[in-house]
Amino acid sequence: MTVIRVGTRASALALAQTQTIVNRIAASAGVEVEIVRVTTHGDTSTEPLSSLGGTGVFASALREALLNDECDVIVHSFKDLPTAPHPGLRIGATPKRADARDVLVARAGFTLDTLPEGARVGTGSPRRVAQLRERRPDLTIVDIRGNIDTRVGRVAEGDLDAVVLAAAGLGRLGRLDSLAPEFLDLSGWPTAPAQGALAIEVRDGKPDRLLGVALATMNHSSTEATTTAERTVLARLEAGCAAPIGATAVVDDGLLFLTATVYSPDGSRRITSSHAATPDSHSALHLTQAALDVAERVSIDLLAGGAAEFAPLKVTE
Ligand SMILES: NCc1[nH]cc(CCC(=O)O)c1CC(=O)O
Repeated sequence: MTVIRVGTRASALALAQTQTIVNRIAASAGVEVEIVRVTTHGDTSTEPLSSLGGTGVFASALREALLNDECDVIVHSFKDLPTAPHPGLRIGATPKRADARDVLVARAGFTLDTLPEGARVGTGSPRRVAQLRERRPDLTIVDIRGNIDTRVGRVAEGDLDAVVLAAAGLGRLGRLDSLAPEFLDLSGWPTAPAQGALAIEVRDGKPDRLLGVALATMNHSSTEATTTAERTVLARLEAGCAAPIGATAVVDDGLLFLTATVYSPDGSRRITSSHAATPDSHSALHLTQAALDVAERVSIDLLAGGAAEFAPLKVTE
């Protein structure tokens, strides 16, 4: 029996998403799966996200465990993963993405449009702050941290009127049905690059044969292409995961379509660019090439339109 050790953060969300991956690996013939819990600074700190050193606060402890051979694969929320490749590691698989949308969880069935004037809305994400300010300049935005239960709890307790969260996170915790939130359409409310997707990271080099088979089976080529397109814009703009950027790529009927928006922090300015490419075929290689092409064209537009002048794009890692 080959034992595959899966490293994960210990939060409820991380454990839920790791479990879906564990189940898929365990379905492969001849392998046994073990879960290795790793505690990260991002989990234990209550400081604002921006003061923790930008991107990678969640990823680095996991990566250390992988490099130290304490586990064989690690599972990341893809949107929390810095775009710079990590020496000695590579992304071994990108499974099929869940819902990429944000949702508004509000008290008393309010929606973004019907929230009372001056209502208190919680988020810790600069992108969501900019989007909220653009759409509803009258709202009082409250900087919040903490896991999904904590954030939703602040609405239930009456401390906040609403919070904005990723649909995928609530979905993985089985909370979408009971909360019945408002889904914010991607066309008007683009979300973080790779939101809703997971990335399976492995050590560089040839994996164990059975691990290789499991990774290949799990990979979803459209998700690989769309997340590559979205994250390439982030990399090209030298932006971190906390930058006010929304990006949405889809593969539809053989066409790869990417749109990205950069916001000023106060929501008063924005620039959007969209491009599409037709991959020569459905092969993963052509899809990836198309993803890089559209990302390049979108990035050039955004920079030419002055995105770097009105948005804080250089976030150090
Ligand atoms: N920023 C934290 C984070 N990282 C990943 C998710 C869950 C959604 C996903 O996997 O994309 C969340 C919660 C949220 O943004 O509400």
